[in-house]
Amino acid sequence: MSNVILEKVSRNFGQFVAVDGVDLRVNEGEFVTLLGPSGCGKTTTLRMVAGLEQNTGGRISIGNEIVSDAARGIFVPSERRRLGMVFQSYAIWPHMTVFDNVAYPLRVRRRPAAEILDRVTKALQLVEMEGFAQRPAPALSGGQQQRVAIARALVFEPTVLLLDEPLSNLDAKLRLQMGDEFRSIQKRLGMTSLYVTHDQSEAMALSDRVVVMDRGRIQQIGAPEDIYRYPANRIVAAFFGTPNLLEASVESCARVNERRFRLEVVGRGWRGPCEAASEVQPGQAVTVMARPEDARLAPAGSKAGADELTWSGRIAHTIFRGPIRSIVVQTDDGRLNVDAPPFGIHAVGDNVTVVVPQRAAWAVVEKAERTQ
Ligand SMILES: Nc1ncnc2c1ncn2[C@@H]1O[C@H](COP(=O)(O)OP(=O)(O)OP(=O)(O)O)[C@@H](O)[C@H]1O
Repeated sequence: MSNVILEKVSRNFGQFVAVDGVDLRVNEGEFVTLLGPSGCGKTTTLRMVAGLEQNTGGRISIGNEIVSDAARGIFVPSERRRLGMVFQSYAIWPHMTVFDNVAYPLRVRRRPAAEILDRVTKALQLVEMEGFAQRPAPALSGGQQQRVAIARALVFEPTVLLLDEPLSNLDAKLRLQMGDEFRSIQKRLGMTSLYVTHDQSEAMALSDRVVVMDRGRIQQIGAPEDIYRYPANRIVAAFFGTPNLLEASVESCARVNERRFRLEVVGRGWRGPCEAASEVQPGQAVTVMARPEDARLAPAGSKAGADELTWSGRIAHTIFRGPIRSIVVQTDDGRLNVDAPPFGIHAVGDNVTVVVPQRAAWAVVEKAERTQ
């Protein structure tokens, strides 16, 4: 097993910069996900690690070997990088059995029959498909076919596994199940994995760390919980879920501990405390993020506690979503989304107070900045 290191990696297509100076280190055994909107450069980044695309700037190392260095003209071809790859179209050959599908890369390389039998059996055991070895590939469910594709990627015992939207052809339920299964295989084998998806919940559920990309650049790298709770900028905040994003101006700023600052901010028709990652000067513009699940409704006219933000408003509409009811409250500063219990007491037209605790209100500096 190995690590993967990208240093100032770029890829231009003519004048267009698809990937712009990406610095990333995937540690041995780590599961790292590249996440971002369509066209942000995730796949191009993965393909450069795979050796299917050549970087026009920077350097890529796998293990301790430099596999591509634009400045020095080094480029190790894909087949010599000892990578396993699983792609969106998992390309199971329909005219072959499960065994023959997994054996194919070994047969092409003319490995001895005994070795093929041994390796294929082990790979199928890893994905719990050994009982299906003689089954024709088309007689498998989508999830089973995906497991065969993973077994085929593992048959060479790759140092690193690269996956590009491998679950996107599956239905929602199977996606969840396969994601969990895949994560447990990855953990059991301690495989260094670089995964690409545009699905935020998949990224959060699977990854040790998530890399949020936008327009070819890394916006933030961190554990899923940190990225969700403490986004580095507005782009990252807006990418996860449907947060309330409120513009405000800073009145004061005090350090809470080595990682947090407490701000007093003022917005349009509201004021109060929130937290931030860095010191912000009085008068500076910030965006305050408050997630719907951190907001609650209190009776109209409720006073704010010392560590709370409040907004007065009227319920504009509600949407029943099963486990929660989404409530949209019209305030002087626009509409706020609140997640309420599904069978609560609130109705359209009620006057209410929206309450968000200080620790759940997170301020980012207004201008979207690059943090890594
Ligand atoms: N061969 C190419 N020639 C020109 N432009 C390209 C080429 N390959 C990719 N691009 C452009 O580079 C940008 C990044 O593409 P990439 O496939 O990496 O995005 P992505 O984040 O993986 O998107 P998606 O989720 O839609 O697959 C896009 O604007 C794309 O159009």
